[in-house]
Amino acid sequence: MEKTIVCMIDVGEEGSPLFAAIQQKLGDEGVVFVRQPEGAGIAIVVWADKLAVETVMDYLQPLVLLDIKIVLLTVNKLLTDVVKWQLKQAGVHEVLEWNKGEEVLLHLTARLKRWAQVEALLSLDLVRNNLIGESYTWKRFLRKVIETAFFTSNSVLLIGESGTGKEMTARLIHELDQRKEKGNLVLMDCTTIVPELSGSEFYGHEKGAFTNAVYARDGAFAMADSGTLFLDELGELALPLQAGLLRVIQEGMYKRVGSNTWRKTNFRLVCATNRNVKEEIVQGNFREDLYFRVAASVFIIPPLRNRREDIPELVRTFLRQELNTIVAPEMDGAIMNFLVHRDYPGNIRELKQLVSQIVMRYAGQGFITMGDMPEEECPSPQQLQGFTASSHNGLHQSIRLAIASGKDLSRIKNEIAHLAMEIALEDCGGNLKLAARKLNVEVRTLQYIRKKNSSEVLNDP
Ligand SMILES: Nc1ncnc2c1ncn2[C@@H]1O[C@H](COP(=O)(O)OP(=O)(O)OP(=O)(O)O)[C@@H](O)[C@H]1O
Repeated sequence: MEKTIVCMIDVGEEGSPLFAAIQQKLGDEGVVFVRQPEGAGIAIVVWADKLAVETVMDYLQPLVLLDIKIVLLTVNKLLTDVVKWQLKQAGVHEVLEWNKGEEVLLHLTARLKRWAQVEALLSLDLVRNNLIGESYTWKRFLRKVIETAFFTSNSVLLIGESGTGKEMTARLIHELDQRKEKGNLVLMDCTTIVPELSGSEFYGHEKGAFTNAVYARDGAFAMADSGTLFLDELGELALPLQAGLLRVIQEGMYKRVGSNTWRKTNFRLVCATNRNVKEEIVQGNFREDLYFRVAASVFIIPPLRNRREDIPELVRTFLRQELNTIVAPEMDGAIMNFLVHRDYPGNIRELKQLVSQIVMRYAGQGFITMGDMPEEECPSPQQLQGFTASSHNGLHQSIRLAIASGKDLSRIKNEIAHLAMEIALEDCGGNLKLAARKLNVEVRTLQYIRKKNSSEVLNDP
């Protein structure tokens, strides 16, 4: 079972009896403690009785910036409803009153376990190798999707622009679905459904039900039974079909075209759209009652422009896929910089196509250079200016966050060095010699880092 790792922080006096009591209880439940919140991703913040809420909020801000999950534990008598909502708005995930009895401990340990499970799922090869991205925005989206897919059988509505990965996300939801004897994933694109054939497509038909119905045939509702039905471009579904779909979802029963026999079906519905469905409801193009059925969980899939920091890894992944190699060839920095800053109206699909065009020109050896770029892919003078201005923004931002969270210069230097080593190792497919050569360091330095990283979480008291 996943180990629950947390960082406990006391915002009151050091070593308060409350802090010690909570730590003792959680320790008994098998929770492991580390010193730095980034190492755990979860901080349990113990709020001493006398501290003002503003002081606590100031204290929490760096943790929020670092995307740390925060549980605030308190016996504070000032904890009014208003304060609880303020804390939630400020980014606190959980506010618990320790003096409310045993229930609180049970609730807290269950919550911690759930988070640990979601983190473990997030690091599965199934997720990491298919839905590439390590950015805050992307992982935040994935965590929500994973939690719904794994722990519920809710219907899901994925809203996002073209090429952002809606179909891939639907596939992941199906893979993570925990139903026993799970059925198939059935994909239907609502833009390609011909009205005259739609009945058969969804419900199936009996032999002789209409001209050309030479054989009886199952439709999507039957094929998705005990599995998942993915309806792509849901916004395009005609109103009569919306009514039919609603009935099947509500009753779990349908009839094949040309049959009087009711058949049962039970599937998880995942829908995707790039339209504003709520607006479509107002316009009378989409049924509100259907919306509430298909949208038990709604997730907005981020466009690529909101997670540009994922572009280098996406590029390397597509290069490896296209070239069928373990390690992607190095790329001229100017090209990668251009790829990171270019516009992608077609999102990841467009990036993938561009990489494919680069690979077509690549002669198969050495760096990817300017010669491999398609001629029409040339940045305008304005774009060039933008590149220079923003090329260090990501690093600036990270360092700002590190300073905000109280790290000193030597710690920041260390972390940047560690990160560079981790990235080099990752880029070289874990090959120590290659990574060491790239960074001009000894192999044993990388070996040390690797060992330290794997034992840090367990040993840090
Ligand atoms: N996170 C990701 N990691 C790797 N590849 C991805 C990711 N997201 C999408 N892709 C790739 O981008 C392409 C488009 O993905 P997908 O078909 O899932 O997008 P979509 O949002 O369903 O598109 P559309 O709106 O056009 O139906 C696919 O080739 C897919 O492999």
